[in-house]
Amino acid sequence: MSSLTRLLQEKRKNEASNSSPRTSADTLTTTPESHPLDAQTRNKSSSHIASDSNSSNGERNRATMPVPGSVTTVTQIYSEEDSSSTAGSSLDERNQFSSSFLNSNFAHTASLYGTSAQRAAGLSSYGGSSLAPQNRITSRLSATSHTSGKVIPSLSSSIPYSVPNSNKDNNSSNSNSSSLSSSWLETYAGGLPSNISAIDSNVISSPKVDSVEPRFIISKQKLQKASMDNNNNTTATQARSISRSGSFSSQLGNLFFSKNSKESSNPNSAGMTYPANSNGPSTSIKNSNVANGSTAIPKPIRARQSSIYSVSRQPTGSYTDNLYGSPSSVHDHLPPSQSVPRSQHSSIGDLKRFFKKSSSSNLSSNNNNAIPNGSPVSTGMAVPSHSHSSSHFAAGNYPSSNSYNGNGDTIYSHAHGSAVPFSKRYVKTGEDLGAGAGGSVKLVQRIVDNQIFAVKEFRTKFENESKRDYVKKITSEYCIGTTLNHPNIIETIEIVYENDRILQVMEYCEYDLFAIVMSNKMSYEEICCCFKQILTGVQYLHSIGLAHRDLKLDNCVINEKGVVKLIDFGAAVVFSYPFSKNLVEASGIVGSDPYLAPEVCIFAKYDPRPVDIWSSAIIFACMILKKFPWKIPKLRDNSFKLFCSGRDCDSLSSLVTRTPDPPSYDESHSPEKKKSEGSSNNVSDPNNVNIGPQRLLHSLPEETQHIISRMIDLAPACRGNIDEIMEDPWIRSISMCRMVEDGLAFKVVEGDDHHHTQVDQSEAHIAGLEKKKKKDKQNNYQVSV
Ligand SMILES: Nc1ncnc2c1ncn2[C@@H]1O[C@H](COP(=O)(O)OP(=O)(O)OP(=O)(O)O)[C@@H](O)[C@H]1O
Repeated sequence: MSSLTRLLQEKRKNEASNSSPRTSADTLTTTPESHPLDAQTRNKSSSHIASDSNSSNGERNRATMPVPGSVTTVTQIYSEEDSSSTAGSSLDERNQFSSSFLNSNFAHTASLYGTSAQRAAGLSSYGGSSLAPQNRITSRLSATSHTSGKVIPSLSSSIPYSVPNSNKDNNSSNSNSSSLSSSWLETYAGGLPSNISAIDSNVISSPKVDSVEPRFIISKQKLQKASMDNNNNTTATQARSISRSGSFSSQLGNLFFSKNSKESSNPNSAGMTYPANSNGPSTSIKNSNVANGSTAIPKPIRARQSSIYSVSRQPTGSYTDNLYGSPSSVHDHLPPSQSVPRSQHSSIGDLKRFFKKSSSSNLSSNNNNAIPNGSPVSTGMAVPSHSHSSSHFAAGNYPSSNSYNGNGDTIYSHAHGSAVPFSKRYVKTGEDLGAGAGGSVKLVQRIVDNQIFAVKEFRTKFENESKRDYVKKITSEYCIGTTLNHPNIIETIEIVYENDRILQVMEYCEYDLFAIVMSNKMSYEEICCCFKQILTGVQYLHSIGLAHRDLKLDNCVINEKGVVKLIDFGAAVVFSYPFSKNLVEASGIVGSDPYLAPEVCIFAKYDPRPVDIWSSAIIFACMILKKFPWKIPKLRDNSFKLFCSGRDCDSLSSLVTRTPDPPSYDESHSPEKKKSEGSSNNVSDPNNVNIGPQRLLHSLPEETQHIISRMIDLAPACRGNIDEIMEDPWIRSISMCRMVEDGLAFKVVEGDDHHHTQVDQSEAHIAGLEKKKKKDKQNNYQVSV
């Protein structure tokens, strides 16, 4: 029996015998006399809790790992730590995170991040009034916590999900979930909201392998040879074996590592010193720009962690120095002590299926015309064939793609002249744009036409990280990056492997949305425009079966024409494969704390789409409020606890596993009622704006409240899906800047009620903000001394 099931059974037992006292730790509400919200919002979760026989016995990615063998599900409900939070903070009390809260958070971080802890130790007063870009503890979580063989539930074993193109009549019968879903359907037939249908099955991610046996290692030359000899019968067997054993990851892995090992004795291939832009321990500073008493958004402590992202922004080594002739020094590897947890997300197996393996002709050297639309041709993969996405992918915006070319450096490209080495085609220019756990991003200029691009250099492999894991992480990110094609998604121009570095050349956007928000100059209409553009990008992603999972201000960039683009697909996952109605649940606590959806912290597996929806709503709230509503969606966070309070549920898990109410005739949403409900000053009144969803909603413009409340529904099954959100009257009414086709090119049609804020380039990117902050800090120090 899963913890969740046990929890809910206990809850029912408690409800049956009123005499049994409730433990304080089990209680969400801050006042014992809390009134139920209303009769309609009853908790039906218990009626839909499945036996967890369908839940995987897999590992659990979990933030709170220090206790070996601990049950990692819904622990926050019972945790001492959670219950120790004091009630009473409000959104305006953002600076008042208790020291125990900060300590507990630090402990959490320290236990997770290894070396990140040192950085975390430097964080002070996370909670609110400071702009602290370097507070980005950038470890991406997907650390796998072993759970002593205890069954860990997936959210779908408790609630039903919808999947893209799913239809309620079409349920497979291949899993326990199906039977759960059917009974659920029978119960609520006809009364289902549009975003709910039965889940067909859980697809468990591919098994993990710690290392690659030498016999599976295929050199790059071998791969090329196999490609060229593809039509030759004598090498057919070899080619087949390559495509069989050579998943995308292993092919690329072999490419990287055969080259790596070959060049290890070559002094020219040594990595170079990375510019010292690391984010040292920091204290928060006050952002003087923030008006009206509102405070700046502190940079979040990063929650995600995976092999590629498992440490914070550690300088690794710079391709730029290497490529542009700076003196060399090698420090490709992190300290041996650096632990590299394994990740379960973005498995290459998943990606392979997603990109739908194409015919072996993709391995042919003459494949420029074979694969349309910028698919990673050298990988033997084709673009996904989701019906929704066909228009995007069929658009054929990419002129051509190069496979491994003569010099073997360009892995993927639709840039002209990519046969010439990267270092001869681009020159570094300007300041660094940013550095994260996944790598560092620099500005380069293409020599041939002086066009500016952003280049992400992926981090090098950690010493104790398996090649397979490393390659898996890298490939998943750029696989996705090279496949996406939408105005609100950053465009990948090419992927290059050179001097032991993997470089992703992207279109450059002049500003980080974070920086624009922090300028405090955005108009409301401009915020709405950015929000709608983000949603448009999310809609595209979801339509093709991908979820981003790390949506946040920092992962949105904006160009000078006001077009917002989503970046950083290092945490993205496939949730649906072409022509499949199965939902592939995601796993792991992946994302950044303040933007995390609550279910991510509770369940081993979850539908990643509502997670994106939640994060998008938090982005909107941040843009409006210039601060985070809470630090982390756990009950130990007082602000979040208050947000969860005042509902007719006594545990967070019950709230998160709620399913939508069937439509009710007498359900009243009349504005009058809402108004009278909202005006309560009674702390035990669930309509009090200091607790419950109103706590956040009341500080947002009225017209936004309905859809934002749908987006931050604690229960993912009740959360609005992206299509519903786009249909919201307020969202529809937003005048959004957008790209439209203009002959062969695109032009931007600006929204008619706003202009997009521009800031000085020195503060346009997070790296610039960090630099400025450091400088300010030094100045302050000098003044005080
Ligand atoms: N195409 C781009 N145009 C402009 N700036 C960019 C671009 N891509 C990335 N950046 C800048 O570089 C920063 C880091 O990029 P990215 O998030 O992809 O790296 P990361 O290593 O995955 O970081 P993190 O660990 O924060 O996820 C961004 O926050 C942004 O400031």
